[in-house]
Amino acid sequence: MSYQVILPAAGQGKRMGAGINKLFLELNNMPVLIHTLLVFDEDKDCDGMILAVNPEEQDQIKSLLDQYKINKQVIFAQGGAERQQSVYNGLKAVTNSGLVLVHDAARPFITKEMIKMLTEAAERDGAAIVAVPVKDTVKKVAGDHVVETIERSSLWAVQTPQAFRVSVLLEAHKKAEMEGFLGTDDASLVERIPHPVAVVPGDYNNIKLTTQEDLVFAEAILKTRTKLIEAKGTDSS
Ligand SMILES: Nc1ccn([C@@H]2O[C@H](COP(=O)(O)OP(=O)(O)OP(=O)(O)O)[C@@H](O)[C@H]2O)c(=O)n1
Ligand SMILES: C[C@](O)(CO)[C@H](O)COP(=O)(O)O
Repeated sequence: MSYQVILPAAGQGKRMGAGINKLFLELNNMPVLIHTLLVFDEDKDCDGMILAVNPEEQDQIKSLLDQYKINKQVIFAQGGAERQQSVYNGLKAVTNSGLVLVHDAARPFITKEMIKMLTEAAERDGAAIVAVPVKDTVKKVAGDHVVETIERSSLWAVQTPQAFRVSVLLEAHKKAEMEGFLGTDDASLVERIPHPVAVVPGDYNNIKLTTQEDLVFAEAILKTRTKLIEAKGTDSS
């Protein structure tokens, strides 16, 4: 099913500590932002992208879109002080009435297969997210002592993209704004409507570039993918 995608891209990258918006950092000689946009640019179901940006970075981003020949329509929205506000500003620029995806511009390893599974679930249920089961033992800590160990079997680490019927996400953001609720993802706003949210399997490689060590993982993921593509190319069977 076709969709528009909102990409919050207006962060500061404070935890990355690179002194610039981390989306301009390069992986394999190409900015992180372009790695992410290319996946949507090449997805036939994507009707267009809405980029929430820092106004002072908009011209630099426009030049990158030209340089890397991004073909699909890109609409710019103004970034907000928090990610949630950036998404809400993007949502106000949506022109479709069907499905909208929200995807962190800082997650460059999303795949078309994952998007497909997600949009099918969102079409069916109105809201869907990708997530992976938590692998670590998780404990609640107060100060420097353990309060309790949380039962792990029902814990999932949530990623983006997240997909919603446009009307559902609009209702969720309006309610959150009215009630002063700030969540760390969009599904948490939808849960508060309340509205059910389906979960589809994500990928442990779908990392968000947050801190310096993530760049090392990112280079390794890229290398592995390149090797896999090369191996497929030389496979004569
Ligand atoms: N006010 C904000 C904050 C974040 N984002 C975007 O939301 C995504 C996830 O945010 P995060 O990883 O927290 O990015 P930063 O805010 O850049 O990082 P930090 O919190 O370390 O400053 C990123 O694509 C980021 O550009 C945004 O559009 N507007
Ligand atoms: C939306 C998100 O990607 C879910 O994991 C994440 O919450 C975004 O940013 P955060 O500031 O690192 O929580």
